[in-house]
Amino acid sequence: MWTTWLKQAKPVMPVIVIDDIEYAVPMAEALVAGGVKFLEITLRTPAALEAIGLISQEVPDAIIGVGTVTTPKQLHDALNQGAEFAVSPGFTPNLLDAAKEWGGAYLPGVATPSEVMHAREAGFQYMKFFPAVPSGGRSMLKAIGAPIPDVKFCPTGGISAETFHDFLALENVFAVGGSWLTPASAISAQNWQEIKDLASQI
Ligand SMILES: O=C(O)C(=O)C[C@H](O)[C@H](O)COP(=O)(O)O
Repeated sequence: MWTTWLKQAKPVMPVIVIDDIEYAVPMAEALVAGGVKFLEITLRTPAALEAIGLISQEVPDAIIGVGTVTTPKQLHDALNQGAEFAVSPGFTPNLLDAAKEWGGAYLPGVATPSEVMHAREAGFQYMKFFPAVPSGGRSMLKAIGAPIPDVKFCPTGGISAETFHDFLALENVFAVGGSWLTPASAISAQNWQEIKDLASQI
């Protein structure tokens, strides 16, 4: 799935917090207009599930995903709203089972070699490396890539407009994630042009 999507989308996953449902569609349209199609809506706010549903109906070019998935129920609720991919900050055996049963694009969160091996053993080859910078950043990813070259990561956590290129340059990085593309100040000011411009710079 990721390979197909990456042919048509910039390898960047904005991590989005929606406080006001009114902002969901214009913000998604701004990102997509800037060429950023992966949208990870975090389940951190009450509006998140409704936002996933709205964007999946009204912004057809978006590849809509759900983030902050910590339970199987959250995964199922988001899939019912139309989420096409799902991301977790970590993983549990129950979550891995639920994601496998679904069979779609799921990124378990990992930060250590043992977690990578555990998730790979469960059948996952694409993972979120979180929290990327506090967990060792690029040097940690390079170190993991030596003994485990077949796993690809989306590092997230502490990545910025200044550093994302350096992460993307690593062989075992397929995309990068972060909140820098959707600053809270731009969203609350409804400054969609700023968000489109940030996305266009990728
Ligand atoms: O909510 C989730 O599911 C998370 O796992 C955490 C987010 O991915 C990071 O908090 C983003 O990090 P920043 O780009 O440093 O803001």
